[in-house]
Amino acid sequence: MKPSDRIFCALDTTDTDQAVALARELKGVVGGMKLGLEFYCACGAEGFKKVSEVGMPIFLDLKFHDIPNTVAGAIRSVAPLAPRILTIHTQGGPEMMRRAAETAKEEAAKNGVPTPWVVGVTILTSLDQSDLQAIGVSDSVGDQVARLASLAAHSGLDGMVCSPKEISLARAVTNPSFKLIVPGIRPAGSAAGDQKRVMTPQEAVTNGADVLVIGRPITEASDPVAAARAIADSLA
Ligand SMILES: O=C(O)c1cc(=O)[nH]c(=O)n1[C@@H]1O[C@H](COP(=O)(O)O)[C@@H](O)[C@H]1O
Repeated sequence: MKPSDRIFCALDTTDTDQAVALARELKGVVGGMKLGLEFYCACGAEGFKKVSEVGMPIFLDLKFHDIPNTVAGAIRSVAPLAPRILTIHTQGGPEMMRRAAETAKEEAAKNGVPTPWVVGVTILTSLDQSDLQAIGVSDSVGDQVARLASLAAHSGLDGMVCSPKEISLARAVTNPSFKLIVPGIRPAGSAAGDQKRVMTPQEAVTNGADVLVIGRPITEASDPVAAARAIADSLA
C-alpha cells in the first residue's frame, strides 16, 4: 500500500457533479473518498453511486446512532451500495454495535459484495475536555476514548474513529488489526476551523493511523489536487 492510499478525502458538498469532478481529479492521488451526512442528505444513494463509478473506495460516514433494531435496518438499507467503510456511534452501546457488525456481514454476503469495515465514532474531534464536561462526562477525553475503543473491539467492530491524539491510547487496548480511522488532520499552517484535537498528517501516520480523513485542507485549497499531493508527499 502506498502511503497516499491511507488518505480519504471528505467530500462535504451538496452537489453531486462537484463531488464527481473532484473524485476524478483526486483519483490516484489519494486512496478514497468519504461521503457524509451533508452529501448523502442532499444527493442520496444516486449521488453515492455516481461518485462510486469514478472507481475509488468509498467511506460512507452516516454515523448511525439509534436503537439496535433501527441501526441494523439502516445498515441493510445502505449495504447494496457496497461502501468500503461505514460509521456508527460507539455510544449506541455494545448490543447496537454487535447487531451492526453482524448485519453488515450478513447483508454483504447476501448482496455478493465485500463486507465493509464497520467502525465506531468515539469522541468527535470537534470536542475538548470542557465540552465533555458539559455533557456530563467527567473522565478525560483519553480515558473515555480508550473505554469506547475497548468496547467497540469487544463488540465485534472492525475499527474506530478517533483524533490523532488518542491513537496510542486506542492501540494499547485493541489488537493491531483493529482499524484506526483518524480525522482532525491539519497540515502545518492550515486553519483548524471547528476541529479541536488536531495533528499533522505525518504525525498521525507516525502515531499509527490506518486511515486519514481529510476534508477542507484539500477541498477548500485553491488547487485541491496540489494540496492533496503535498499531503501525500509529506507521508512518503
Ligand atoms: O466520522 C468522521 O469521519 C468524523 C469524526 C470525527 O470525530 N470528526 C470528524 O471531523 N469527522 C469527519 O471528518 C471530516 C473532517 O473534515 P475536515 O475538518 O474538513 O478535514 C468531516 O467530514 C467530519 O464529518
